[in-house]
Amino acid sequence: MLVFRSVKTFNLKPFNKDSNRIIQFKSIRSITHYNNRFKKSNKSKSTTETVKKDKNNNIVKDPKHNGKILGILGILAIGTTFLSISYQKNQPIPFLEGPCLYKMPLFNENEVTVIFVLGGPGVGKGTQCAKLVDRYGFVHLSAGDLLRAEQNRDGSEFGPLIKQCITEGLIVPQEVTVALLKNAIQANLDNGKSNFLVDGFPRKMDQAITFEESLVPSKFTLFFTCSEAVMLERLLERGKTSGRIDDNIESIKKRFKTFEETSMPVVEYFEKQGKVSKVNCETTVDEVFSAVEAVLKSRNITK
Ligand SMILES: Nc1ncnc2c1ncn2[C@@H]1O[C@H](COP(=O)(O)OP(=O)(O)O)[C@@H](O)[C@H]1O
Ligand SMILES: O=c1ccn([C@@H]2O[C@H](COP(=O)(O)OP(=O)(O)O)[C@@H](O)[C@H]2O)c(=O)[nH]1
Repeated sequence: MLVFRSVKTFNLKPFNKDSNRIIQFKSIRSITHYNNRFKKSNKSKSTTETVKKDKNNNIVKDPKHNGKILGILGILAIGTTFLSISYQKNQPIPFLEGPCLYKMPLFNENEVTVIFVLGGPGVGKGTQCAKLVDRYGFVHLSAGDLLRAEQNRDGSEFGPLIKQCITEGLIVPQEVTVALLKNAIQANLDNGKSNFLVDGFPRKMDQAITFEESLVPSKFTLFFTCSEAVMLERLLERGKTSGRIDDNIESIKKRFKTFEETSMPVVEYFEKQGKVSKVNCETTVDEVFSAVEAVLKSRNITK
């Protein structure tokens, strides 16, 4: 079960209604903690409090006592702040079937081969991955397919979020996608399969860094290129039968924008590390595949 921890702050008046101070709490827990402590200290105080009166018999507050209250409030405020900070530094997000973010890569890069397959929407990533599976026995992990399956899974709490992101051409929060990929990689490793084409991922810098730091570094990125005009034509054609909610002109335009603005920086990031091989996809499927095979050889993935 995934829990998104909200990092909201709550600006509330404390339990002491006389106070005009606003205290910023980092969590509901720290509010409750604060209020309970305050109730207790108020209760014990009332049994020992002596009412002071001035010459005209008006009740006056004991300045010493006010000082004490302020002192207690100060200590409580500092205490709850430390508590809430340490609470938020706890282990990150338990996810789907277990923890997803690790300090060290979970998988050994000498035992697990991951090739990222990137390129604009409709460029032909899925088509080429299917051929690589047939020819070389890779495991094809399409991030989009994993997200669509999670969206349609009965009881998924992320279904509506995923659907909205896909329709709007936006990137689903990395925690969801990285966890789905982690689970899929683990399941395949358990079945003795360790060569993966991770298709349509990473599409955003945070995903690239989290995946490589917490799961396994990629060997390289197979980057497919094509003009937008050709991709549009292919997507509209695919949309006639794909049943996908995003193969329509409105969503396609948004996907192109996200690709340029959010995903291209990922390609540039890997390119600086010498980890990108480009293949033009405007030729036939078989011609593209020949170029892909040549890349795999040159990268020593196949012989
Ligand atoms: N080289 C190609 N020439 C013509 N059509 C292609 C080519 N590659 C893929 N297609 C078609 O274009 C559409 C999009 O391809 P797909 O592999 O689903 O793209 P992606 O996974 O990048 O979104 C599909 O209908 C596919 O059959
Ligand atoms: O890592 C990913 C991969 C995909 N998506 C979403 O899934 C959609 C479809 O992606 P897919 O790779 O299936 O299709 P493509 O756009 O490449 O044709 C994208 O537009 C995103 O909304 C995402 O959020 N994160």
